[in-house]
Amino acid sequence: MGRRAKNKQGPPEPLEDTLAQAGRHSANKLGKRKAEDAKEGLSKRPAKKARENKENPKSKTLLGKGKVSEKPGRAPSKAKTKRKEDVEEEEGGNSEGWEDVEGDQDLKAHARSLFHDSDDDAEGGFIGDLDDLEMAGADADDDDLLQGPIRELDLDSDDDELEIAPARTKGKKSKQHERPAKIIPTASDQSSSDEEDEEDSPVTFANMEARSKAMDAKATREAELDAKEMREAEFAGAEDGDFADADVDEDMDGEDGKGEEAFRLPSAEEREEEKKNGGPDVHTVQRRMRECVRVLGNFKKLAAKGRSRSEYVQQLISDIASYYGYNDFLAEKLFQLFPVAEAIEFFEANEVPRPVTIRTNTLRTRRRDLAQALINRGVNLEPIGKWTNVGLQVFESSVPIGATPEYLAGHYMLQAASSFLPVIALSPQPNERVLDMASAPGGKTTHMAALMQNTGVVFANDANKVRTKSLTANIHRLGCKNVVVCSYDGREFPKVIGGFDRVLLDAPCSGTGVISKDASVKTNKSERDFTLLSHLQKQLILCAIDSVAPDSKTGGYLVYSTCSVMVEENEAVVDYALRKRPNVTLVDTGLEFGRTGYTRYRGKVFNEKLSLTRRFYPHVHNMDGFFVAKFKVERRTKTRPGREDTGKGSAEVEAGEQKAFDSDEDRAYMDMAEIKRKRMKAKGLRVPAQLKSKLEHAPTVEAVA
Ligand SMILES: C[S@@+](CC[C@H](N)C(=O)[O-])C[C@H]1O[C@@H](n2cnc3c(N)ncnc32)[C@H](O)[C@@H]1O
Repeated sequence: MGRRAKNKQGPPEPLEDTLAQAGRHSANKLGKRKAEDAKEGLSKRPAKKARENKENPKSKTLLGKGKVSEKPGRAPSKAKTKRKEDVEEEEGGNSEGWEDVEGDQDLKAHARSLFHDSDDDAEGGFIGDLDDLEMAGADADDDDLLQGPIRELDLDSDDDELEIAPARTKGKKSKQHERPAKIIPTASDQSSSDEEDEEDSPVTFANMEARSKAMDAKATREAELDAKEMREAEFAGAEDGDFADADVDEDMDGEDGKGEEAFRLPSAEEREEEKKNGGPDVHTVQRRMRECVRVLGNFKKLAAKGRSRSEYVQQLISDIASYYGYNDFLAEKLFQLFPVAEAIEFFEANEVPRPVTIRTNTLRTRRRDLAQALINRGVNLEPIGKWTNVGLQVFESSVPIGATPEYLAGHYMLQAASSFLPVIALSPQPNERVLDMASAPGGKTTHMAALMQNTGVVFANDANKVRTKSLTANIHRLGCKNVVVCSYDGREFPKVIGGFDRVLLDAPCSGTGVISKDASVKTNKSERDFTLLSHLQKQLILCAIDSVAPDSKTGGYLVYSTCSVMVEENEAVVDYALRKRPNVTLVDTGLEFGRTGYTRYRGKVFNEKLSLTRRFYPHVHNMDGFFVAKFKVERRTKTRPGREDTGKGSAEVEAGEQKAFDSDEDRAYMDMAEIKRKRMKAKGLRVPAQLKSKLEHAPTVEAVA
């Protein structure tokens, strides 16, 4: 089903409606795909899988009709733990990606287990610290946030750059030897009848580009095929509803269902009892999830008499939380973002590592030269896709990709594909003055420096001084000569310095887009974290806007990005900025793919221009969850006296007049004294007694990226 959901984001609906919508999808088909995943050990291009599934209708899966056996549970978490240990962190960056090279068995076990039954009890969920948070007046509601400034945030965050020395691979089979999915199939301009034959031939430098295009084209065709199948299936379902009935019969009567009792949703009491007894076994959870998805897909017809939709939803969320190891709060929050069956795809995608990608540093080399050099060292790679001319996706390597001579010489950056996107959107030009407001460890800074061909100046700022060390190291390694590193709280801009042609705010965030890299997010985020982060992001975005020179001859742009999929950290922040700064407008990001941002979400209505923002998802684009918005900043103008900010997006303003900002509301976000107090504390300076009481109640939030 995930493929069907691709490119098809409707406005999110209330949960009930969402579930009704899911009814149009076939749960068992989703399951079949999973079975194939499991069989193959690693994700392949999704569109291809759809075909394989068709050819192998007997696949056995959790969400499909399927007897499940083999190793169950959460092998994924095991695999991840092992990988984390295996890789070495370099220059303060995060370990990621090349951990795949080892632990082949773990990953295969994980893939097998995703939708297969087992009697092996699951490994426990991830353990993470719940931050001790306190913020006077903090509430999920936007307006309540304005009651007071955020007190204190732990500014440490993980990186989306993959600054690692990959696992030693010699003599070991890479987990990636089963070629992972290409990133975002976007091209549709190439078609070759013999491409199937060519697919098995080795990738060489000579055929690399052509192969990549052919794969993109093929994936697009397959996605179209899937979409067609989906439409047909929906049509068939709408016609007589037999689709779902057939599943029921097969489930209960077919060979897969032999010996299984008919499914019955437990009552609230039974669930309580189950919890008391240590929770259900994995087999039960798997089966229940499969059944709940199926019933919610055609509720009217399949629901047991007297049972409500919300009972099924609650059961499903609770099972998702236990099966994938999330806390209930986050499981529900993420679940709400998607139609039911697609939500499962999202959770599944978080269990699989994203492709390893590198960015060519054009200050030192050209992509073709780099590719050739790495191919000569036994690295199997391809260009990422049409949308970037500097990215390479690494499929397999017999050498550690974070320690090759080319790496050490700064010819490339190990960098997640998603983190190319904000820089592409910002598009800094030679000779400009650019601010990277939250820049460590510098993946995007160094990318910008390269696009500017080492001219002009990039101010690379990060509030976390420790992290600026890895930033500086990367700047040196990659030969960037136009970068100034500084360490201020972003909220001190533009007082520190302003008037930039372009500003990038790659904001500290919850990291809900990078759960496959950092599983601790599954359990260490609470409602309050999102409130606090959203609050900080709102403060930062106003400062970022005010740091842009509206009169810039070449620019006047701000890009806001996060590696979070949460609406509070994305659309809500952008909408807030539009309301508070009527001199800014959203413009097209220039990115060729990505789903459009929400203009409505669970009762909230955002500025309709939010449709210009872009969302990226692991299960759709095979890259980290990411959000990108681009603003054009104009000169400030003033509303006529008496004209009110409507609160519905940018207020109407009259050219030539100075806009009076809503200073009361801004004050809460822009309390510089408070920011200074926090800085003093962070630097270990003595805070005057009268300020202490405030700080003692300061909350902390762990922000990752
Ligand atoms: C998403 S990461 C940045 C990744 C970086 N842009 C890159 O591409 O390598 C977010 C960064 O924001 C920093 N940060 C957190 N709070 C900040 C603040 N108030 N002002 C400036 N930087 C902050 C964190 O230290 C972290 O390095």
